[in-house]
Amino acid sequence: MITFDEALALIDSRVAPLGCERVSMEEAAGRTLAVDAVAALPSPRHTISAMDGYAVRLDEVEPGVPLRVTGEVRPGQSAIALASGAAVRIFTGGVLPEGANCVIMQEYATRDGDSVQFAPGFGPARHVRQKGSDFDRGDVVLSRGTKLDARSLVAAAATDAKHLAVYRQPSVSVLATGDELVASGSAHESAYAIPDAIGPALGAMIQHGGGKVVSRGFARDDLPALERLAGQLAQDVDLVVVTGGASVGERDFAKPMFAAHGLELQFDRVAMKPGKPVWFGRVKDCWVIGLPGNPTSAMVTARLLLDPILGRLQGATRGHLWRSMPLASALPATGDRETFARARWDATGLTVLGNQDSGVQGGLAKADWLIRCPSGQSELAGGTMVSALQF
Ligand SMILES: Nc1nc2c(c(=O)[nH]1)N[C@H]1C(S)=C(S)[C@@H](COP(=O)(O)OP(=O)(O)OC[C@H]3O[C@@H](n4cnc5c(N)ncnc54)[C@H](O)[C@@H]3O)O[C@H]1N2
Ligand code: MOO
Repeated sequence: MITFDEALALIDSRVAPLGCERVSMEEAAGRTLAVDAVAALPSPRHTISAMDGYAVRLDEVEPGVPLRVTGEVRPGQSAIALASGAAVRIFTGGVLPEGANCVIMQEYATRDGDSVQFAPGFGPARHVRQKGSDFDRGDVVLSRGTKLDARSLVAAAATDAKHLAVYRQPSVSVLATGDELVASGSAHESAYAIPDAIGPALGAMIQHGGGKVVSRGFARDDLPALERLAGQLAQDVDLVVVTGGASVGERDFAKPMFAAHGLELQFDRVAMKPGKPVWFGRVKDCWVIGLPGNPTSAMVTARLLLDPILGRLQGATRGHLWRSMPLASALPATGDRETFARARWDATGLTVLGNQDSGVQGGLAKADWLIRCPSGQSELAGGTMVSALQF
């Protein structure tokens, strides 16, 4: 059995990015840049005003002494010049007139026809944004491997790019296995059925991770039927996520169903709690990850191992962002497996959830952080700093 770090290292070394494609700015959200985004324009494009007010030469301004207003400049209008002893009416984003070195906010101005005078106290800020002070033409504004979230899209669009080169989006199929599973909404119709609680959640997680869920369903523990399905899925998509049937029972068919198609296992079982039965393999050009059926185990292994697989397929260069955070409550001692405790964050720190069973479904909604606990760690008191990952 390998460690969690070894499993991550295997994913890093074996999963290569898919090809790339060009997409419009509208299609780019959630995708990962395959080529650096280089600015075609500086930002700001010109030296501009940061306020609505009057552009002046600072050494010509005396509080209470009027200046002549000789022009007006709004954003998008061409530059004008500032004559000596004059002021120019200017709006936020307007190009600073040549000769001006300061904008006085209109709250300090008293306008009377063509003249303006200023009340004391308008300085010392000059309210001017210099051309290129944010980035210059030719600067790399976003580097390859950046995931295009809303903030990065501001930077991407500000480069004046029409299209962006991004990695291809992985196509993913999600298959929940188990005779007991039915779609949520119909379990009450039979005495021993339970709702598939993992499939919809994985669909959401995969979408959030940049994948395209092309099929999602569940199947009974019938090996010949599962083998046929496995062959089809492995042909159709870049990644299959199969849940349940990962353990050692003779009706645990998640691996056997792919074995018939030449499954090459990359790892099988990881020394982690929850999630020990997780496995990862490849069938020809398709990656397959098998998550344990216990809902908490499935979601923890998805966050810790499926997310990095999706990231690697899309050329992500950044791994998990572990943060050092304080405990608000005691953290129980860890056994012989590295443990990822489910916890809730509030202003006082991380509170470890009372029910750490891997079958928990209801409590998952409260667990917004995972605390990384090395194997053999003794109990930690509240206030201790721990390493945690947003869940
Ligand atoms: N003898 C051993 N038994 C088990 C071991 C072991 O090492 N030796 N490992 C345990 C661990 S750890 C886990 S985790 C589970 C994983 O089992 P499977 O992946 O085979 O999962 P199933 O048996 O199919 O299901 C486990 C549990 O979860 C429920 N389930 C499954 N899928 C869903 C779903 N989509 N939505 C909601 N609930 C689901 C299922 O009904 C079972 O209750 O094995 C231990 N056993
Ligand atoms: O290790 Mo299993 O994933 O606890 O329930």
